[in-house]
Amino acid sequence: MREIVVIKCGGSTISELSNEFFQSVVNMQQAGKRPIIVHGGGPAINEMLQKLDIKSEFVDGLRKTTSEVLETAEMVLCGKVNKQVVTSIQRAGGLAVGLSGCDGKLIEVRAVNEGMLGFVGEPIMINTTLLNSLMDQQLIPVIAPIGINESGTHYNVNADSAAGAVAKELEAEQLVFVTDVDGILKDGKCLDQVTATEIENYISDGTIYGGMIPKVRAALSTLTDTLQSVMIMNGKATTVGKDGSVKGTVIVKSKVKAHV
Ligand SMILES: Nc1ncnc2c1ncn2[C@@H]1O[C@H](COP(=O)(O)OP(=O)(O)O)[C@@H](O)[C@H]1O
Ligand SMILES: CC(=O)N[C@@H](CCC(=O)OP(=O)(O)O)C(=O)O
Repeated sequence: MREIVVIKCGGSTISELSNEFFQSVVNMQQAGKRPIIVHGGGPAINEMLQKLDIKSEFVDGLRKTTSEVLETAEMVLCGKVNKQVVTSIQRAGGLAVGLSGCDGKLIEVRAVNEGMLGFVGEPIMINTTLLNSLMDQQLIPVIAPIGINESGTHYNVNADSAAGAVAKELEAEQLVFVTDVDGILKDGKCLDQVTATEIENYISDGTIYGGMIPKVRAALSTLTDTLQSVMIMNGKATTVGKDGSVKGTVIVKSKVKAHV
């Protein structure tokens, strides 16, 4: 079984990702791995909501989603951002297929808390058969985080939690969050490695806040025997190397002892 690498590209950095970055994803595939991209698009959604004069707010990194906000988010994520990412991969010589979580019921969701957040969903099932069949054909899936429930209603899904669910259900060997900071910062310094306990403390004391919360929560819920660490890295400076040698913060269940 070839190694599956799930790469989450944050909306914070998507427009600044270099050709080199997309080239490294294509190289990774040519080297025998199976890359999948899950993308966000928070800033692009904000921009469009502003143009349309629609208000929205966030609760712990999740956007309250009315039907108007959902319609805008779906249009931006699936229509604009998804196709930008597909195009970038194809310019780098790969073949990409753009999908939302509604296509082929790729991401089945349930409402997180309809009363408080509206149409915000959390993934409960991933159509791994569909993803595997695309990857079997040397295609790189590019997933927009809009989900569907069992009765066919669409939901806005945080892209970090969508990426975490895809990585977990596919038993991926790597999950990488590409964002606009070097990793988890504490007192201005990037931490090399953090554990589950440290993360809970950093959320409580406010070191980790806002958009970093869904990322670390998704990372923690994804850690398994197959996927033993999750990486958060900056999309501006680095590329995802074939050998996985990139700088950032590594999230682990508990401290890994250094080899002597
Ligand atoms: N401890 C932390 N270290 C780094 N970034 C943090 C931390 N806590 C909160 N953040 C915020 O999280 C942001 C990244 O999340 P987000 O804006 O949702 O990006 P993305 O679009 O890549 O998912 C950073 O730009 C920063 O403002
Ligand atoms: C429910 C929820 O918050 N959905 C997100 C989906 C996009 C996203 O997650 O984008 P980033 O990766 O850029 O943050 C939103 O509406 O902004």
